[in-house]
Amino acid sequence: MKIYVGSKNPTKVDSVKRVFPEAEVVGMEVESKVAAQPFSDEETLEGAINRARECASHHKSKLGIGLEGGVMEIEDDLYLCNWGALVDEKENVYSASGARIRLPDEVKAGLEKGKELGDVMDEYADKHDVRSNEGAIGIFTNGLIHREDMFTHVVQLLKGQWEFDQQ
Ligand SMILES: O=P(O)(O)OP(=O)(O)OP(=O)(O)OC[C@H]1O[C@@H](n2cnc3c(O)ncnc32)[C@H](O)[C@@H]1O
Ligand SMILES: [Mg+2]
Repeated sequence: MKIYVGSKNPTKVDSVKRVFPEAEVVGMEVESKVAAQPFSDEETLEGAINRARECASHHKSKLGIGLEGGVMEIEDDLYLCNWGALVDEKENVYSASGARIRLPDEVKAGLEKGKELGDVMDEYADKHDVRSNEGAIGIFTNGLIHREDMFTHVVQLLKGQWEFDQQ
């Protein structure tokens, strides 16, 4: 089985490999067709679905998976939010979201200036390419939950829903 994932970010591609160990998993650059930094659940989910649709329509793809990171507001607080979508060869769309944590005010201020979370996190943690490694969730959980673990849970939710419908 061949699965295309709409990203080359290793945290995303490797999470799909973990959940579908028997599949041939290929990461490809696709357009999310939303802002580089989504600012709501709706926009983040839309980005995930757009990525999954493009992957599913790719030649010889059985499943397309899109994973999108963003932030969303609850009252005055900003939360990390992540969404995933799986599109199969019949064009069925499955979706699921990931764990969310509140972001500190300093990070919120950086995002409100129009910066991307990945760049804000590199500055905040004084590290390079946090987005492709532990992620914001890894930094703020003291390394307990890495970005790949969080996406693994999302992909398990997608796979389980899709398998349920295959019975
Ligand atoms: O190559 P792609 O697949 O686009 O991977 P990405 O790291 O840019 O990830 P997203 O587009 O899904 O995320 C949207 C923005 O939020 C950032 N982001 C989301 N979650 C993050 C996290 O846990 N840690 C660091 N940056 C994160 C990311 O770097 C982008 O600026
Ligand atoms: Mg991106």
